[in-house]
Amino acid sequence: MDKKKLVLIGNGMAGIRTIEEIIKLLPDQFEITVFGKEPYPNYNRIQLSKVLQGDTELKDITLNEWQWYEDNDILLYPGETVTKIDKDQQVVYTDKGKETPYDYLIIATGSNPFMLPLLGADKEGVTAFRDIEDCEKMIDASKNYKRAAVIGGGLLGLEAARGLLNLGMEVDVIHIADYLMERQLDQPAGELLKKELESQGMNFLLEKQTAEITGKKRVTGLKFKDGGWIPADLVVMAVGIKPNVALAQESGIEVNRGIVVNDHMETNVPNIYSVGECAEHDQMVYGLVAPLYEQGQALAKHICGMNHQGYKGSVLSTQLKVSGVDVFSTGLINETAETKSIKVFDEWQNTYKKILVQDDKLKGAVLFGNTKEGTKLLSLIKKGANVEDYLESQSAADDGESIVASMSDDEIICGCNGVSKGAIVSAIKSDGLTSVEEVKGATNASRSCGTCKNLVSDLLTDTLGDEYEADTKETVCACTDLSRDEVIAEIKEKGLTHTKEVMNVLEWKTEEGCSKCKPALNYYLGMVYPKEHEDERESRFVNERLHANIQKDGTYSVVPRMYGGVTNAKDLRTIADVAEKYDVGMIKLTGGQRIDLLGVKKEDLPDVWKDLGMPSGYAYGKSVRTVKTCVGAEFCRFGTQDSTGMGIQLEKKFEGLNTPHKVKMGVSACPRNCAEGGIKDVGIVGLDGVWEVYVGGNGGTELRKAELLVKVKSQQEVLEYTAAFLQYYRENARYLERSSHYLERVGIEHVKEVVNDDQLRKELNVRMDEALGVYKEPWNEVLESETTLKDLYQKVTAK
Ligand SMILES: Cc1cc2nc3c(=O)[nH]c(=O)nc-3n(C[C@H](O)[C@H](O)[C@H](O)COP(=O)(O)OP(=O)(O)OC[C@H]3O[C@@H](n4cnc5c(N)ncnc54)[C@H](O)[C@@H]3O)c2cc1C
Ligand SMILES: NC(=O)c1ccc[n+]([C@@H]2O[C@H](COP(=O)([O-])OP(=O)(O)OC[C@H]3O[C@@H](n4cnc5c(N)ncnc54)[C@H](O)[C@@H]3O)[C@@H](O)[C@H]2O)c1
Ligand code: SF4
Ligand code: FES
Repeated sequence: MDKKKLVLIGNGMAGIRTIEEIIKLLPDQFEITVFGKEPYPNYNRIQLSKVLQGDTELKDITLNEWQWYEDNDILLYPGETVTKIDKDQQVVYTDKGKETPYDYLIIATGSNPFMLPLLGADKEGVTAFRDIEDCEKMIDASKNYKRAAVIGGGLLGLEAARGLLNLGMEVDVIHIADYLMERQLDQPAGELLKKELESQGMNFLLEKQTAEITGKKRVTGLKFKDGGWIPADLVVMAVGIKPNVALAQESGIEVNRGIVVNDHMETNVPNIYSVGECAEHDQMVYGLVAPLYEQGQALAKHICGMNHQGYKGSVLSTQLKVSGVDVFSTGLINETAETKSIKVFDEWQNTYKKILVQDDKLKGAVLFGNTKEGTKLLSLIKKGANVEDYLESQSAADDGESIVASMSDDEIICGCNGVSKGAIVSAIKSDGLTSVEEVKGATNASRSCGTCKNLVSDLLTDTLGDEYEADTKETVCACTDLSRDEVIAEIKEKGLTHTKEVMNVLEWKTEEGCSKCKPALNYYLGMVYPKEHEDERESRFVNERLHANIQKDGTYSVVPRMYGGVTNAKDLRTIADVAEKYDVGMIKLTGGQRIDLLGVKKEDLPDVWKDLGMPSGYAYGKSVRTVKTCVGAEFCRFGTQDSTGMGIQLEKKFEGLNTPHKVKMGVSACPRNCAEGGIKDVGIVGLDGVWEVYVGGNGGTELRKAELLVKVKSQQEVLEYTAAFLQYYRENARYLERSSHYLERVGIEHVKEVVNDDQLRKELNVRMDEALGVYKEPWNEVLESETTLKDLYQKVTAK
């Protein structure tokens, strides 16, 4: 029997998944030809975000290798575009002059990114984020340019912004709505997300509409409708997508927003089908793979002549792929007159959960901070479960039962690929699978966005028990399989002294490292070899590179050192003169009792420092910041000790000390604790004849009360114990681990044991003195270097 000719236009995720399903159902029944505009085999578009973020490489995102096409007798024409469909003759034509007849034609041309028709949108440096070329363009730009602007605060824009930060760029995200991801989240979740991403270094301009892209040949910035302007060397447009329907429309196929199809993915023209982002089913056009794969499955069954009810539409769920951010939504996201909601906002843990219920049925959910329940909720909503089913599954989880254990066999573990718990468990048992990779190969679970990997891992544990050893080691970042401790041990053993050397010798997976490992390695090297290691400015975060804090509008803030929060008339006069001379936007007193000059232009920074003539207050660094003091015994009637003098001594001693994360201190002269030592990394409280030293407090998003380390008698001992604690923290915490998190992990008793041991305390003090011995005042250092002034601040000499 002659094989039927099956032609696929579009070598992308939806089209090729359909072919895979067809081959599974009826191998060798079709003569398959695939045309793909892009010159690659089918690749995982979803993982482009991970490539940009440095978590994976382009070579690792191929879904179907060239060999797969050969093995399945598929004729692939990569880099070839179909330009015309003759629906009467059943022939397609390409831009390379090829004519190919078909019995069945599948159009899976996907989408085009929506490019805002702005003046200047054709300039060099303006790009979308859709394919490998766009990804490469951004990576190249990051090597030569510093400032990126991403237009669009949706899933794509935020994933792009995270990637550009990882590539060392400063990133502004310009968003039209009043909160992020407004199409996928409700306002509280959108606002929590903004806070979290800001803490990762992203800068947001909300409710902003871009009017023009400025520059001559290459982009120099963005002008807004409200008259504002920001500088940018790279502009990424991520404002949504448009189904790619031109070919179908020109060939006389019915098109609305997408190519109109019925439940069997048939267009209005016989033998022509459409799947993927270009197809419109029941007035819906989808932009996520899970529904597209469901469409592919339905179409495959139809083409193979299997009995099937067809495609009936999908319940969507989304998850942002940015490390350190857990956010999930599915179904309805905003309340209506008919819905009731279950809401939990845990300010302590910074988690938020909202579940929407209508007529007792679960209709939607938004999760922030902890998304473990996401898959379960999606599954229940898809099933049309009622709220009691959900509450029951919750109490099972509260009883310690793992989420996967409480799921029924038909519940979906991998939303992207529609793989159920039952299918995975049966594959684990029948094929003897023992790793997430093997489950992926056998079932497709975790093959797309990868967010279900943890659930697959939990299922392996649940099914295999002790036979399955999950890889729980926390690596420095995705560039290496080594943990922090292993890297430090290697640095010591092999005498490594430069980040590049560490990456080379320890076989880093990326040539340049990423924004996670570069500053971490620079810190570890400085901690291990304080004298020998030369600080690598290029490995530091932008604020530390520039010795000032970047603000929302691209200006900087300057905080001069003011030991113990004490100043004098002369310094205040100087500060006032500088503020006037450089037109400082705002003068603000900080929570740490310092004066903050906000709104300084980058190019003015060196002149501002020179005119101030004061040391840097280090308000931007992963280092000892401020020591807040109360007025103490000299003036306060409750005061028992000289808290101000103690604070000044502490600040002078530890000034500029590099630490895993910022370190704040407070010294009070009685238990009323006006300097708030209870929420500082180091808090000192003076009592009659005694000083109490508290450690590990935090007053930020994760409020934590400091714990008592020791009671001592003299100021000298306060300095000695504080030094021992800080040095131990420096040597043992992970980079970017606050002292509060560190203590949470190791426990106060362990740290007490160490610093109360006379010998160990002495040794820690010796190493601390070594580290303090290399301190150089950074503002002066910059002023003395013509090259730094020129490279970083575009200044030839300070006035
Ligand atoms: C950076 C990024 C991250 C994403 N992350 C996620 C995620 O986490 N989860 C999720 O569910 N979705 C995600 N998506 C969306 C997901 O990638 C898409 O929904 C999916 O790729 C669409 O598949 P498709 O086959 O319809 O289109 P595509 O994958 O775009 O494939 C269409 C192909 O057809 C080709 N083509 C077009 N016209 C012609 C023609 N005339 N002749 C020949 N070839 C043609 C195109 O060049 C393209 O290669 C992400 C998208 C991007 C860009
Ligand atoms: N993790 C994921 O699931 C993931 C990741 C990336 C992309 N995607 C998919 O890729 C597609 C494209 O993503 P997207 O984020 O571009 O689409 P989107 O529609 O989800 O978001 C676009 C955002 O841009 C904003 N916007 C629109 N016009 C604007 C303007 N003029 N200025 C500033 N902001 C503007 C919108 O308010 C919206 O929030 C979507 O289908 C998305 O689902 C998914
Ligand atoms: S902490 Fe005590 S001593 Fe210090 S200012 Fe407050 S009340 Fe006075
Ligand atoms: S949920 Fe995306 S790969 Fe499984």
